[in-house]
This record gives sequence, C-alpha cells and structure tokens, in this order.
Amino acid sequence: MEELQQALKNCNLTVSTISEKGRSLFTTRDFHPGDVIISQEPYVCVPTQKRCDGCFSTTNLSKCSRCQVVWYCGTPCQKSEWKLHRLECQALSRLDSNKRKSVTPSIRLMLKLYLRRKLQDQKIIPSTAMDNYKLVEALVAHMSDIKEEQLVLYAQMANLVHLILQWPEINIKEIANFFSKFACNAHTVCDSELRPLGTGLYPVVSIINHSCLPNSVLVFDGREASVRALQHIPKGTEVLISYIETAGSTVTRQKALREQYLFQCVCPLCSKVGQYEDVRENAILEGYRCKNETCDGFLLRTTDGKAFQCQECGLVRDKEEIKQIATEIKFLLEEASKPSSNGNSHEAISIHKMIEKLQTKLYHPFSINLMQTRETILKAHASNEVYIPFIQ
Ligand SMILES: C[S@@+](CC[C@H](N)C(=O)[O-])C[C@H]1O[C@@H](n2cnc3c(N)ncnc32)[C@H](O)[C@@H]1O
Repeated sequence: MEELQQALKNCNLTVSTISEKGRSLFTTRDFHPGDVIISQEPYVCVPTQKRCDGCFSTTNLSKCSRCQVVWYCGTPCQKSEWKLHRLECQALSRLDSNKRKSVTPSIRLMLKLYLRRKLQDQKIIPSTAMDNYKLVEALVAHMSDIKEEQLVLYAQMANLVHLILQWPEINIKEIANFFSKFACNAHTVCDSELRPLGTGLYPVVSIINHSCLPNSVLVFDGREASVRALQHIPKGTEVLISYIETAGSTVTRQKALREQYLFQCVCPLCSKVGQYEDVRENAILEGYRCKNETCDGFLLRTTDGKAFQCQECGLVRDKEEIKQIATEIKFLLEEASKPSSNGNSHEAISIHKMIEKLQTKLYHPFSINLMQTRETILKAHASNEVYIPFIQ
C-alpha cells in the first residue's frame, strides 16, 4: 500500500478509506476538464470476440496453430504476448477440442491472472508499484453477499480453470473468489465509439468509486485505460466515474448497481428518488406517451392502478391497450434477435423499423427504449453502408 501511495503521489492522487464505500481515490491537486487523472495498462485482458489478443484488431487474424484458441493480427502482437501465452498455450493444448470450446473470455481472463502472477513471482515479467498481484488481491469480492446460484456458477467455472491449469496449489474457493472480484472490478474495454472490444482488469483504476453524477470518465486508447476529468475537480475531491449507463431512471440505475456491484447508491442524483423531478424524469425516460400525439406530457399510473394518466392534459390511457402494444413489441424484439434476421441486415432493419413505429405509439418521445431502437437502426444502416434518408 505504501508503494502504491508513493506512486500515486507522483500522479497527485491518494487512496483513503471511507466507511460506507471502502477504498476511494482522492486528488491532491486541482484537475481541469479533459485532464488525464490516471492511466493504466491492464493487469490482464482478453478480447470478447474473434480479435487479436494483443491489440484487439479484427484484421489479418491467424489462429495460434498450437492451442487453436487465441488469435493474432501478426508477429509483433504474438511476440508481445508470448511470455504469457506460452504457458497458456501449453495448458490449452492439453484440452480436447470439446473442452476448448468452453474456454470463454472469463475463463481466459482467470487463466491469464494466475499465469501472470506466476511470471511476476519468477521475475520473468517485472512488477511495479502500479502493476503487481497484491493490487489484485486487494480488490473487493463481496463473496458473502453473492446469491447461491451465482456461487454455484463461479464454482463450476473455477473447476474448469483448475482442470486447465492442473496446479495442485490453487483451490476452487480461491478461484471462485477471483471470479467474484472480476464481476465488480473488471472493465469493458471499448473503442472510441464505445463498441465493446474486450474485458480488462485495471487494479488501480478499480479503486475509483461510482457516482451517477460523476466528475470523471473512463476512456480507452487501445487496451490502455485513462480516467479524464469531466469538470474542474478541486484538490482533495474524490474521483468518481459511472459504472453504468446513467441515462436510466433512478430505479433502473440503483437496480443495476445493487445487482452487479452490490451497493446502494446514495449519490446526489439517487438521493432525489421519489421527489417530483425524479418521478417526472423517470416517467419520461421509461414511461408511456400521451394519447394525444401533440401533447408532450408524461404519464403516471392512476390511483386504482387500472390506467395511466397524462400529467399535462389529463387524458387517460387504458392499461390493456398499453399491454397489447407492449406484447407486439416483445414479439418483434424476439424475431429481431433470431439468427435468421441477424444474418440478414435488411430483414433486421425492417423489423426494427416496425418496433420503432410501435414504440413511437407507446413511449414518451424521449424514451430510452425508443432512442436505443433508433440507434440500432442507424448502426445497421451504417454497417450496411445504405443511404439513410433524412429523418424529419
Ligand atoms: C470497483 S470497486 C471500487 C473500489 C472499492 N471501494 C474498494 O475498496 O476496492 C467497486 C466496489 O466499491 C464499492 N462502491 C463503489 N462506489 C460506491 C458508492 N458510490 N457507494 C458505496 N459503495 C461503493 C462497492 O462495494 C463496489 O462493489
């Protein structure tokens, strides 16, 4: 910890412990909008799809001829990963082809974690104050708060890791504990358009706590993670990023944080829960539209719970009518996710356009669901390089 504090001092940062949050990262000088607060290479990372293991690129890929699991875009990436992959390759090559198919990115992340620890112990890979296994050990795991079925899943995954590594000294419980650490500490590595590329463990960045009104943001340049200031952050302030999509309602955000990160958020935005402004915002983001198409009002459930009433013009929308449109949307969403339409982008676009039409009838014009459908259509058009007519 002392070594880390010294390294952080050079970055004008310090770690303190807050009773309700645990470790927290604080500034020791002012930061200005756009400033990089901290950057870190991953302790371990893996691509989530067929991508180069070194740079996450999707071009010129060839499979490692020995293990038949890992892809590289060329010799430079293969060489840079070799110290670690040599051991992983030996372990994966012992598996039969069926077992190799069950080597998911999470399993690989765990294998790499153990192998990197071994290589750092043997001083084959150097350790530094910001890049060592002790930092991984210090990450929160929340084992006692995890649901039984999740623990069973972790135990099954741990068994597979044990079987692949065949190291008698590591035990299933320890591996399961690390899976639990991954769940609340690993980050999704994204490109500049926020498309997910892989998963990485950044043990110093992972000291940063969450706020739904963050003062900083986590961005990636290749595999390197950087935390940048979103606003002026005075000296002595806690650095806060958002772990989740902040566009959701308070209820949705709190649910996501409880389920994945196992804490109750009490940030300034969450403390407004139940207040008029919060209720209004939630009804706009996730609620229904007024029956009168020219009215922008938001709807709330009537006291008998049988309908929804516009808070602007008073018009009432029947629950059954809403249910019927919602059922049609659900059916179309299932259709859109079927492999037949996945492969055929024209079919997928036309299904999503039908969904958009129904959602326009159902949801408030600023609804998140509607925005997401429009984004899906735009992305599908862009990847198809189809001319997009101007949408009025
Ligand atoms: C990525 S870690 C952050 C560092 C952590 N505080 C630690 O001690 O290592 C995520 C965990 O920190 C805690 N945490 C993060 N943000 C929080 C917040 N706003 N309020 C309470 N706990 C928080 C939760 O326990 C969460 O699972």
